[in-house]
Amino acid sequence: MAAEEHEGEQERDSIKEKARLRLREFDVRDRFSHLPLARASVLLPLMVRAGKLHLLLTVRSMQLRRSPGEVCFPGGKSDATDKDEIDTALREAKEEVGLQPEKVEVICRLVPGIDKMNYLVTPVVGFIEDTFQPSPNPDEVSNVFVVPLEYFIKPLNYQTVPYKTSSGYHGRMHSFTYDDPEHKMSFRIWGLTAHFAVFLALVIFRRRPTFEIDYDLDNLISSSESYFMNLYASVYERKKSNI
Ligand SMILES: CC(C)(COP(=O)(O)OP(=O)(O)OC[C@H]1O[C@@H](n2cnc3c(N)ncnc32)[C@H](O)[C@@H]1OP(=O)(O)O)[C@@H](O)C(=O)NCCC(=O)NCCSC(=O)CC(=O)O
Ligand SMILES: [Mg+2]
Repeated sequence: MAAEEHEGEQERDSIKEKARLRLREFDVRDRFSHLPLARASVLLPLMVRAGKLHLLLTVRSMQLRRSPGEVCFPGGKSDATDKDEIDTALREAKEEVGLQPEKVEVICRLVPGIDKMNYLVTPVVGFIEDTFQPSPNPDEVSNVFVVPLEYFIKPLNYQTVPYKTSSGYHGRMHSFTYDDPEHKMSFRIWGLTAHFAVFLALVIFRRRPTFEIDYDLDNLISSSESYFMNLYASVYERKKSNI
C-alpha cells in the first residue's frame, strides 16, 4: 500500500473514532421508546470523504403525499415487524436508497423529534462506506446528495424562521441552502431534517455555530432533552384536550 494511502486510512479511522466516542455519550437507547406516539425513524448516514465527515441526504419524490420534494434523511414509519427504532431506520434506508443494513455501523440513537403529524421521530446515527453508491427508489426518492457535516454549524447560506406549531409550541427553525458542487444544484435543508443535522454537528464538533441555537452548548445533553420534553408536553396536552 502506498504511504499516502495508508496515511489517509489512518486519518479516516481517527476521525471516525473521535465521532464514535462523542456520539456514544449521547446515545438515548430506548429511553423514549415508551412514549405514546406513533413512531418513525430516520438514518443519519455519516461517511468520511476527503478527510471530512459528510452526511447523506435525500430529496423526496414529488409523488409522495407527505412532504413531496423536501429534503430528508432516509427513513419512515415504524412497521409491526421492526424490533426497534434502529430496525426501522435500516429497513427504510434499504428500501429508499438501496443501502444494505450489514454495511451500516450503527453508533447510537439521538434525542427524538416530533414531526407535524405528531410522529415521534428517532434519529439513528451510523457510519456507511465512503464509496457507497446509492440506488434511489424513484417512487420515494428523487435525488441523493452529501453535505459536509461542518456545513451545519458553519453554513454559507442560512436563515432562521421562528415558528409556532399547532400545539402552540414556539421554536426556531433552521433553513440551510447548500450549493452542491457534485450535482451543480442547490438544496434547501430545513425543518425537522435541519434540526437533526444541526444537533449531530453540535454533538460531534462541540463548537459554537455561526447562528443561534436553542441549546446550552455547555450542557448539551440536558438542554437537548429538556427541549424535547417541552415539545412533547405541548403535543401531549393538545392530544389530551382533543380526546
Ligand atoms: C417523519 C418521516 C421520517 C416519516 O417518513 P416518511 O414520510 O418517509 O414515511 P415512509 O417512508 O414510511 O412513507 C412515505 C409515504 O410513501 C408511501 N410509499 C411507500 N412506498 C411507496 C411507493 N413505492 N410508491 C409510492 N408511495 C410509497 C407510504 O405509504 C407513505 O405514504 P403516507 O404518508 O401517505 O402513508 C419523514 O416524513 C421526515 O423525515 N419528515 C421531515 C421532512 C422535513 O424535514 N421536511 C422539511 C421541513 S417540514 C418539517 O420539518 C415539518 C415536519 O415534517 O414535521
Ligand atoms: Mg421515507
